[in-house]
Amino acid sequence: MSWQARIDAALNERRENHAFRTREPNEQGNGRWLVRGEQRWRNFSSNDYLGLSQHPDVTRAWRQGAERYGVGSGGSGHVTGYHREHAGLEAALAQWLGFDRALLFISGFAANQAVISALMQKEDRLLADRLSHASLLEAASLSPARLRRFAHNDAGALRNLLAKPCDGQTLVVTEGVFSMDGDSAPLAQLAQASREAKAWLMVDDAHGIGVLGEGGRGSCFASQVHPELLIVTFGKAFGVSGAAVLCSHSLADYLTQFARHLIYSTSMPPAQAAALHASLRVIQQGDALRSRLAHHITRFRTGAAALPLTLAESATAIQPLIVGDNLRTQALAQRLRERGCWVSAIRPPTVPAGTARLRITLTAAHENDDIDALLEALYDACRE
Ligand SMILES: Cc1ncc(COP(=O)(O)O)c(C=O)c1O
Repeated sequence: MSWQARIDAALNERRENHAFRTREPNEQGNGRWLVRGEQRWRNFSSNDYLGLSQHPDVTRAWRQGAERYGVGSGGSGHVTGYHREHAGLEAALAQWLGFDRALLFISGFAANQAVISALMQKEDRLLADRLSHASLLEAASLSPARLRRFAHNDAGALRNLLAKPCDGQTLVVTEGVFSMDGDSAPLAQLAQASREAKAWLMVDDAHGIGVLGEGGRGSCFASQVHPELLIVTFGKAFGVSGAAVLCSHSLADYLTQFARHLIYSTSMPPAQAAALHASLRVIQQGDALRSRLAHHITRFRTGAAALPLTLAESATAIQPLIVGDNLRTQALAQRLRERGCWVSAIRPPTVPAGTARLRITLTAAHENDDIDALLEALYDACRE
């Protein structure tokens, strides 16, 4: 098959499955409102859970950082791109989360790829929750190690896999809060099973950091679990972008030698690190924002209980409504837009076949009115 025929076949398959993706530019897409041209919608698709992307302390820190240091880092951290703003943020994150060290990456995707590819060897195995994020599963399948996926949030299934012999080392991988389901991993049980089998545990807490646990320290802190590797990302509750890997001194030294996404990539701008440090301070003092979010979650779940859709078992800002069929999910999302609410239709392959859903995200930037308007729009859209 020629290149063109191969590409055309893949595109046609997506179209036939009603899973063809497109992107539309916005004027504003992170906050309470999604603005596009003359139109605006109440935004229930943003991961900016605490509304920090527009917090004055954070935007000011970025602006002042850009004025002081310029807008780019100038290179990889291994050359001249490691600034005292990066070092200061790494130290603050490590202290806050109780790890020896933190290493900054330009994205969560890069951090997950880097860690897995630097650590895993041919004789090793990776045991990952079946619903782990694409960045984890892709890194795992690209690595020379054997990948086995265990049933979602099932510590018993993990134990069964751990009981099987392995010549090398085992890395257990899970998310703290699952990005498409909003449910939390049974971290204490997964950590115990891993410890007993002398496996290491890696937790990607992209959706838990900043929102869960005392002071927003995330899922692991809330479960009193200290994994060997904790990945936190900054595109969600931090309201910015980037990521950090939290680990021991020796593992940080190892990743500094072997994590290719760190070595061969331009580091984040120092101004961004300054903005992230400001965001961290807001998160540390952010109990009022977290309670506001918790209040919205309760209001939404109470109101949505009688909808003719399956409300996922989630206590977090991610509140999916499982629809099943791709076309129906898209039609519902469209009807919600016609009623002023922007909700994403998530379809396979992002989620398992037959579980297309409306992925609703609630944030501290919402008002009570927004939640009520969403509920009204959902009841209307389901009746149509
Ligand atoms: C669980 C999880 N891990 C990693 C990522 C990737 O992080 P980033 O957006 O910083 O690349 C995401 C989503 O963006 C995610 O949901």
